[in-house]
Amino acid sequence: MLARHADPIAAIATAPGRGAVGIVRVSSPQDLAPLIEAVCGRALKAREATYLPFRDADGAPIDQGLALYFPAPHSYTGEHVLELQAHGGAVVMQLLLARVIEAGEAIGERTEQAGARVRLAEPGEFTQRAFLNGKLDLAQAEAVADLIDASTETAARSASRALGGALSHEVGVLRDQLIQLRMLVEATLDFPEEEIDFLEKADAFGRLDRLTAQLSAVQARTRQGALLRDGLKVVLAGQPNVGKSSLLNALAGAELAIVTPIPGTTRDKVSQTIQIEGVPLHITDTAGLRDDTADEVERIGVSRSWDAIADADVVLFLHDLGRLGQADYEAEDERIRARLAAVESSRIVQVFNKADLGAAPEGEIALSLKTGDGLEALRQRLLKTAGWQAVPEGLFIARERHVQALARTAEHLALARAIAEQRDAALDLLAEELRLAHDALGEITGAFSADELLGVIFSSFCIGK
Ligand SMILES: Nc1nc2c(c(=O)[nH]1)N(C=O)[C@@H](CNc1ccc(C(=O)N[C@@H](CCC(=O)O)C(=O)O)cc1)CN2
Ligand SMILES: Nc1nc2c(ncn2[C@@H]2O[C@H](COP(=O)(O)OP(=O)(O)OP(=O)(O)O)[C@@H](O)[C@H]2O)c(=O)[nH]1
Repeated sequence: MLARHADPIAAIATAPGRGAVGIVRVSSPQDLAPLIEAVCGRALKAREATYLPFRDADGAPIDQGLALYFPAPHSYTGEHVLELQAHGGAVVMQLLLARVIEAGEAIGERTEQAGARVRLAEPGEFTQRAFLNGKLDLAQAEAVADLIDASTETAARSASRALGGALSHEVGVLRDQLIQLRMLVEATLDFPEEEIDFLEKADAFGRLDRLTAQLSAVQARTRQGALLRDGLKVVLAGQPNVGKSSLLNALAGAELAIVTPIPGTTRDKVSQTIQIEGVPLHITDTAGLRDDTADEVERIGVSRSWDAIADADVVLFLHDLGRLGQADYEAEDERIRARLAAVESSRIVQVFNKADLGAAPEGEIALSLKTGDGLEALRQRLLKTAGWQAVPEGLFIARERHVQALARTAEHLALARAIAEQRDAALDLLAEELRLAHDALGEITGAFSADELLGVIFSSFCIGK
C-alpha cells in the first residue's frame, strides 16, 4: 500500500470526449523536473502558466498548450503536480497521457530509478493523496465527489460548503469539547479519593450535557445534508386508473409515463428524479395494484409494485374521488390497505385524487391533477414527510456514514451520562465511553478510519479526481 502511494500517477482530469480545453494531470512525491524537461522542453516557474509546445519523444509537437507546475507541498495533492492544459480532443488527450507515461519510463530506465515511472491513476487517487497529505480531511474529500455529483443547485452549494470545511468545523468544535472532558475524567482517575467531588467542581456533568445538546443540533443539520445528497424514494401506489402516472408527470413537469383512461396502462415501474426546493426525490410510478388480473404481464408488474413499496421511504397511496363509495372500488382499496399495514404508517401518505369529481374525506389531502389544485400542498407535504426543514443558512452536504457516526457518538455520550448518574460511578467505564465517543466522531473526518473504508470512499470517485 505504502509503496503504491509513492508512485507518480497521471490521468486525464477533464471529462471524456470533446472539450474546448482538456487537462492531463500528474502528481508525484518525487521531483518532476526531468519529466517537465522531457515533455515541455524547458524548466517551469512554480505556479505560473507557460504557453509552449508539448513534445513527443522525437521532439515533434503534439499540441501547443499551457503547462502549470505546482511544487510540493503547495498543490491540490500536496505532492509535486504538473498540469498540461491542451486542446480538449479525445485523441490529443490520449496522446498526451501516453507521452507522459512513456517519458516516465524513459527517465526511469536512464536513471535506474523505478520511482520515476508514472502509472495511470485510480479513481479518486489524486484526492486520496490530498487526504493522506493532510490537504483535506475525509469529510472534505467526500464533499469533492458530492460536489461533482450534485444534481441540484442547493446540493452543489452545500457540497461546496462541506468542501470548505463546514461539517469538519462542526465536528471539530464537538471534538475539542470532548477532549477537554476526557482530560478532566482521565486526570481524576489518578486521584481516586476525591474523584466525584472533583468532577462536580469542574462541572464535568454540565459540560457533558451541553456537549450532548450541541451534538444533537449537529445531528439535525447533518441529517438535512444527507437528505440533500441522497434524496428520498417516493413510490406512487394505488388501484389502476387513480391517476398515478398523471401525478408522476405533474411532479416531473414532463410526459414521462403514459396516461390513458384504460385501467392497467402502467405495467412496469417508471422512475424519475425530480427536485422540490433542491431536495432530490426519486419518484417511481407503479403498475396499478389489483390482484384479479388475468394478464400475466400486469401480474408481474403488480408484484414489482409491491417490491417498490417495500423499498420506499414514502408511499403515496392514491384514491379516486370519482369512484369513492362504489362497492368493488372500496373493497379493492380495503385489500390494498390491509396489505399496506406491513409498511410503517409514518411512511404512507393518503392522497385523494380527482377532487374535481368529488369531495375528499375531512382532513385528508385532496388533489386534482385535472385542475392542478392541491399539487403544491402535496409537494410541501412530501418535504415535511422527508423531514426537510425550510432551508437553514449554511447548509452543508453530508452522507449517511456521517449520520451514523454521529448517532454512535450520541449513544456513547448517553451511556457516559448514565454511568455518571450512578452512585459510586465507575469512572474508568465513564472514561471508556468518552473514548469511544471520541473515536466515533473521529471517523467523520478520518482521524481514525480503516483502510477498507478509505477504499470504499475513494473508489467511487471518477478517474482523474
Ligand atoms: N486546473 C485546475 N483547476 C482546478 C483544480 C486543479 O487541480 N487544476 N482543482 C482540483 O481538483 C480544484 C481546485 N483545487 C485546488 C486546491 C489547492 C490548490 C493549491 O495549489 N493549493 C496550495 C496553495 C494554496 C494557496 O495558494 O492558497 C496549497 O494547498 O498549498 C490548487 C487547486 C478546481 N479547479
Ligand atoms: N377528472 C380527473 N381525471 C383524472 C385526474 N387525474 C387523472 N385523471 C384521468 O384518469 C385516467 C387515469 O390516469 P392515470 O394517470 O393513467 O392513472 P394510473 O393510476 O396511472 O393508471 P394505471 O396505469 O392503470 O395504473 C386518465 O384518463 C387521466 O386523465 C383528475 O384529477 N381528475
